[in-house]
Amino acid sequence: MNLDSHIRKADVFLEALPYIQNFRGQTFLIKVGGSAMEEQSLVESLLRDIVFLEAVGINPVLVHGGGKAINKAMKDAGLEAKFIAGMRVTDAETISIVEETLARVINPDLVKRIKFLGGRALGLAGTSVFQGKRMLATDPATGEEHDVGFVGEVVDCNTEVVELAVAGEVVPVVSPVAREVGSANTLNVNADIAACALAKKLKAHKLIFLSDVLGVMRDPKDNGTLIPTLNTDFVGQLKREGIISGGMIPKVDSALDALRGGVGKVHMIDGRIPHSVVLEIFTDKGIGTEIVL
Ligand SMILES: Nc1ncnc2c1ncn2[C@@H]1O[C@H](COP(=O)(O)OP(=O)(O)O)[C@@H](O)[C@H]1O
Ligand SMILES: CC(=O)N[C@@H](CCC(=O)OP(=O)(O)O)C(=O)O
Repeated sequence: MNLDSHIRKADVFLEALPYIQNFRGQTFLIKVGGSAMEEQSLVESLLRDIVFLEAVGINPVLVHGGGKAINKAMKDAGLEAKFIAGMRVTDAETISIVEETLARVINPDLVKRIKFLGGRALGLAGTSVFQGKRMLATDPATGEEHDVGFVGEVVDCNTEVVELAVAGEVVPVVSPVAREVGSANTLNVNADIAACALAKKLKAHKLIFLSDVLGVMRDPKDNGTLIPTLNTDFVGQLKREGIISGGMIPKVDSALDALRGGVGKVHMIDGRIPHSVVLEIFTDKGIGTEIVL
């Protein structure tokens, strides 16, 4: 046995102590995008981080996306996926594919895997948590508004079951759909918007978006320079210039909305880096892009 290497391991482990002491009892809303769920070993590393957080007394709440899996299911059904400003154009056929993919494939799979890792988890359909109303998608360059069908924004969240789960040391795993206020319709909600609404309602200490990029980039196509900190004015400028586009638009908008709504901190990190959540939470420097007001 090499005693030195064991002691080094213990040192590394104990570096987390002040963070654990600081964050115990606080809620961390983690949004995992479909683009960070492509590689199974990375999903496992993320879920292991989440089980670890729960085990040390931090309260992780997971909101998942599934855009890529929905694209595939649409393709299998002979439908073409179309997005405007990061929002899926969602007709009646599409919303049933969205619901089916989230409720039957992605959500139960995440719950099962958390349990397999020794954690406890509760899968929740967003329709039992989010109340929504229809929204239009706004083109960031022209300001033009587009009808995108059964797509909603969140007007309120029913957090009773989520809070009961958290109190019982169970990780809530929530899908991004809402019940339309005043009807029985299901609305498709961009998962960043759903995560933001829930983080605000739960007064989360931190909201973390995991995606398939290092953070917000100056030249995303080139995997160019990472922007470590981004504020409201800079977000506006980068959106107008088209540097922030597509799926990054609802992410930055939700990040700012969450901060205005009282969420303590918002970070965008790279789900392709194993254990990125633990690295972000238990190190001083953190990784990815921090959004500030
Ligand atoms: N400035 C930018 N920096 C980083 N990514 C960007 C930027 N502008 C657009 N994107 C795109 O946003 C994508 C992330 O959004 P999205 O595909 O919806 O992911 P998720 O499934 O995680 O929500 C990136 O893969 C990238 O293609
Ligand atoms: C309205 C809208 O766009 N809804 C999203 C919901 C899933 C999602 O947001 O998934 P990601 O986090 O993987 O992008 C969609 O249909 O793709």
